[in-house]
Amino acid sequence: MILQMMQNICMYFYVSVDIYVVLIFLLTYGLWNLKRPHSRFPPGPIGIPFFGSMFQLRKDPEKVVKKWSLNHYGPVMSVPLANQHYIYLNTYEAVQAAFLKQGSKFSGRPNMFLFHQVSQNYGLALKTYGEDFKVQRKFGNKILRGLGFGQKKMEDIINREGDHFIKHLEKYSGRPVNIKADIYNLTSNIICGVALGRRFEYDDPMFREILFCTEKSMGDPHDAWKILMLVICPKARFLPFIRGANERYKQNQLKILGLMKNIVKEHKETFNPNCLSDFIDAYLYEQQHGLGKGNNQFEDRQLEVYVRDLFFAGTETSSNTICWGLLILLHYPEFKSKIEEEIAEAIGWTNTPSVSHRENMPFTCAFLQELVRFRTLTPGGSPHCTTEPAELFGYHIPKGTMVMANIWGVNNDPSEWPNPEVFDPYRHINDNKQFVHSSKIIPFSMGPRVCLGEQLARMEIFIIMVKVLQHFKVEADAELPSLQPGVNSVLCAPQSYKLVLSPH
Ligand code: HEM
Repeated sequence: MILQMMQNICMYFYVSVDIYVVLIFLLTYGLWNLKRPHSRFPPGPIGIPFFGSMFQLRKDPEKVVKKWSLNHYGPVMSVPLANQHYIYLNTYEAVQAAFLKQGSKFSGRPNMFLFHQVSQNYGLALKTYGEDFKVQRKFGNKILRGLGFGQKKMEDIINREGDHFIKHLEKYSGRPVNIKADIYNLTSNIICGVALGRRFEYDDPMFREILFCTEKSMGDPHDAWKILMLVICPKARFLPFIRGANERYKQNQLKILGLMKNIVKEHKETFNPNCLSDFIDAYLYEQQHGLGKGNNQFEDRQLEVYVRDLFFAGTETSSNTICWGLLILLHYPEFKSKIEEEIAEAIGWTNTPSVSHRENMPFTCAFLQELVRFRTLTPGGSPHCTTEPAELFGYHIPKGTMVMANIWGVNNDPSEWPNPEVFDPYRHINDNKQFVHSSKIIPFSMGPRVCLGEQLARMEIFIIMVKVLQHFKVEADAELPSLQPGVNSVLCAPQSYKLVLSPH
């Protein structure tokens, strides 16, 4: 009996010792991860072991970080998240000093398991910064920033799609409708026109499948926080309740890539070097006759992921901006009337809009600039990482550190934009009633990784907003919908709302 008791006590003691050792190890490891990586590392909150400041940032992280930056830590600060320190750049000057003036040091992309498991280092948006990236980016700039198949061609694609869209909307005439899905179809078809050289009927099963997978990968509300966990802490994929979200993300991505592969294959079969009508054609030409000749940088897999990137990056961003634009018009009918006056004078009610009309539409330009300031679509931009050690604002940032541009924080900086929470296009109009372009609003980020589709996005937002106003009186239903953003993991999208479109 006594022997038995002694044995139990020993067992208990040994088990307890094991547990204590494990606990002490975990605590030391957790505290070790919170240790700042360098004595001159930017300041920031300390956080708690294993989680850092994750709990404080679970809602509107960019707003919280901007507040910390204004109240305590200054424009360049650090935030511990899971087991790493992130740098946040909170003012225009800080983003400019890093992304623009030291572009080659601050334009890396972290190797994030979630994305890399499908696309490896192909495509553009997630590609490691280096010579290969620069070659691909240069080609993309040539095509999408106007020099490839020309600004006119892009305008034609947007106008053609815009006409389909307007025709589609006519059927809703006079009754309250939520047109979010229709706008999504529109912007997807614009990217399809530019990248794939084709448009899809809105009910085409292939199109519906691409859209379904894109939408699910970008922001399935059920998986949103799990996806965020996977981005911040890839090892979370081994947790049983997270594994499913990773698998769903992967399957959706593989489906999109499969479709892109088929479309590239079709292009190759009918390729004519004398008639390049879309991004894939231009790429195939480069593969055979240009930069890709004699090297494998322009291989098919690279093209498939590149086109996927365009589709992914260019659909929801533009569609949500247009959704915000129409919602804001409901709230400010006086601004809508001013834009309508400019349409009447500069374009007319039946002529086709062109970006060249912007010159004579200062208020419309001011409205659109205020739109992308007031509702910043990608509040935290895309994660960057340092490719080598860097000095910034007197701080030392080691190689491989995660760096985020707080784009929301820049666009809502009270020292630049007094009362930033107020929507006021007149901020961008000078005493001579001219539009003043501001480089200090950075919805598309800046530097070597600035949004590749910026020109295209600006063109489509302008042309589509004008087209809708040319054809319809845009009015609110009985109740004015909320201007507060809805819930989404990466993008700041409006809550779903209804409006009434009736012909003029
Ligand atoms: C209102 C619409 C849009 C907004 C607000 C937006 C914003 C952004 C932002 C903030 C980034 C991250 C830049 C960085 O890493 O610092 C980005 C990257 C990118 N965007 Fe856009 N974007 C829009 C539309 C588009 C469109 C229409 C396309 C397609 C043609 C596109 C293609 C891309 C690509 C390919 C990248 C990755 C660039 C790289 O890593 O080098 N975007 N965008």
